Amino acid sequence: MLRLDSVTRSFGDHLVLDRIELTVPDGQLLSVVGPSGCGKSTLLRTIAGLLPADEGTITIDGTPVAGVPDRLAVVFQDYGRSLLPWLTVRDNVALPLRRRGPRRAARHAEAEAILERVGLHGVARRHPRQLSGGMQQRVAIARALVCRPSLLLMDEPFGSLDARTREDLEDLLLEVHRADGTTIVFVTHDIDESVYVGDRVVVLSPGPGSRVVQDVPVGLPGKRDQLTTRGLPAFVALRTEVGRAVRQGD
Ligand SMILES: Nc1ncnc2c1ncn2[C@@H]1O[C@H](COP(=O)(O)OP(=O)(O)OP(=O)(O)O)[C@@H](O)[C@H]1O
Repeated sequence: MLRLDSVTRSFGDHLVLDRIELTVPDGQLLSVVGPSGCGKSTLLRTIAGLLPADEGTITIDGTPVAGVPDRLAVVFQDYGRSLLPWLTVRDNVALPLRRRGPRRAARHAEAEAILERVGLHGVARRHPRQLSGGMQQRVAIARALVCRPSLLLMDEPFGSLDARTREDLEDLLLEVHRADGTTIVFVTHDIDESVYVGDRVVVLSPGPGSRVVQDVPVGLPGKRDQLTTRGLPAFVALRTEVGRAVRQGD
C-alpha cells in the first residue's frame, strides 16, 4: 500500500503541494487529474523519491520512501528523452536488469519477451529513433515492466501521441494492469482518459497549494473497450463529475 500523510512541497516560496493525504491500496490503478501547473508531476516525482517532501511522509508497505524505492518504475511523457539513443531497443529495455546481475543472454531474452508482450515484434535490434513515437513509448513501457515493478508511476505517458495510438496504449496499460495487478499512479490532464483507465480518480485543486479536492471511485466493468465503455451512461456521468471538480477550482 502506498500512503501519503500530509505531504507538502514548495519551490522557494511557491507552495505546490499542501498537506496531501492519499492512500492507494495494492493493485489499484489511480488516476490523478488537475489543472495545468497544479503539481501533478511534482506529486509523482515526490512519490518516486526523486524529489524530497518538505513535510509529511510517504510510505510504501509501511516503509518510508527515502531515495528511489526498489521495484518502482516511472514512465514519463517524453519518451524521446527517456530512451538512450545510442542503445538498441533491446539494450534500452534490458538496462534496469543490469543492476540485478543476470547474464547478458538472459537479460536479452527477458527484454525480448517483454517487447513481444507490449506488441513490438522484430524491433529489438533497432535504435529508438528508427521507431514511431507510439512504438518508442511502448519501449519505455517495456523497460518499466522488465523489473516487474510493484508500483508503476506514469506522468502523462500518452500526452504527446495521436488519438489512435493513445487508445491502443491505454488498452495495453489496462491489459498489463489486469494481468499483473501492479499498483499504478497515472497522471493525466485528460479527464476522459482518467476515467477510462482508472479504478479511481483523484482531482487536485489548482495551485498554489494543491490539495485533493475530489476522490471518485470508478465503478465501471474491469474489462473495458474504447467504444462500448466510453458510451456507457455511467462513463458519461463519471466524466461529468470529474470534469466539474477540475473546473470548480479554476
Ligand atoms: N524544479 C522546479 N523548480 C521550480 N518550480 C518548479 C519546479 N518544478 C515545478 N515547479 C513549479 O511547480 C508548479 C507545479 O508544477 P508541476 O509540473 O508539478 O505541475 P503539473 O500539474 O504537472 O503541470 P502540467 O499539467 O502543466 O504538466 C508549477 O508552478 C511549476 O512552475
